[in-house]
Amino acid sequence: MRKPILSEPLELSDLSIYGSSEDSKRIIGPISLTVAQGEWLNLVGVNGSGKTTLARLLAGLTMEGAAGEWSRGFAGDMPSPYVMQQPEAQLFGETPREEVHFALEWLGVSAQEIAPRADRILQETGLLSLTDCTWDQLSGGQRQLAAVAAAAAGEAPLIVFDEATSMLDDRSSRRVQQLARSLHGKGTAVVWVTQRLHELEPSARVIAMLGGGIQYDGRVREFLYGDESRDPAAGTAPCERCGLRLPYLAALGVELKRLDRDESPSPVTVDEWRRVLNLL
Ligand SMILES: Nc1ncnc2c1ncn2[C@@H]1O[C@H](COP(=O)(O)OP(=O)(O)OP(=O)(O)O)[C@@H](O)[C@H]1O
Repeated sequence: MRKPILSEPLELSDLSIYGSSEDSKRIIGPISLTVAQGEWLNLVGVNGSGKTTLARLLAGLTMEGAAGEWSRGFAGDMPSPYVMQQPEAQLFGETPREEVHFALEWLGVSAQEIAPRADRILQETGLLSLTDCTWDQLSGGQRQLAAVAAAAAGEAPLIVFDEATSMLDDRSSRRVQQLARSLHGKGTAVVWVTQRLHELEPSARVIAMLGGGIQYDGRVREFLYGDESRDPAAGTAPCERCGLRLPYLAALGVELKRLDRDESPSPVTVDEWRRVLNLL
């Protein structure tokens, strides 16, 4: 692999991943895509569509069975932090403090820097008062926040969240998403894997996987509502073609269009929804 050049995108070119079984079945691919420095990428798809395989590839964790070309660009040669569905699967320490300390030690941060850096990240994640609690004293959401804190501690240029909220209640889910947004606001590229379309970052790009390939790569509005310059009766929206159900709000947007209650582009952002709801 080439030496990373900081502003270069992460690039996959005709990349496929083959399984290790005797028939060497192709799991995903061939896939070509680029992720820019600081980008937020929503990655969606039904069960078994290949999201996790692609997400692990983007994180630099899966290269076994890979054929094709890739360059990690701004993300560098080190694997990127990867937050999984179940925090228990990725926690090494006994407490949030230990977890973040381990992450920083592993990255080679000097001993005198570790404690202040760990305290800062634990403060940001809201875990400072729980920092010495053992996992059995914490909720699933708090354990997931500890996993996010450890992932964020190294200030990596890219973090992958693989269905990181799917086991959490709404409050914890929102907290994890807020933390991801805050990291993104500081320049970290985020790959946000989800099957919950209400979690899509509305102004970001979305890639939808189906059968191991990219079925859609574009903006959220077109993904949910289809190409609005065409006759709405022309066909289903890309998200439905990928086997995913429209989230409640988008279904409401479709209904408002059908009733001619809204002339402007179908709403996806908070401000657009405010405008539409004020019109009703
Ligand atoms: N190492 C492997 N060898 C063979 N098949 C695999 C391997 N890893 C994954 N698969 C298969 O490849 C397909 C894609 O799996 P992947 O986990 O990437 O999908 P996913 O969209 O993340 O699904 P889920 O949402 O259920 O986690 C699945 O059918 C899976 O069973």
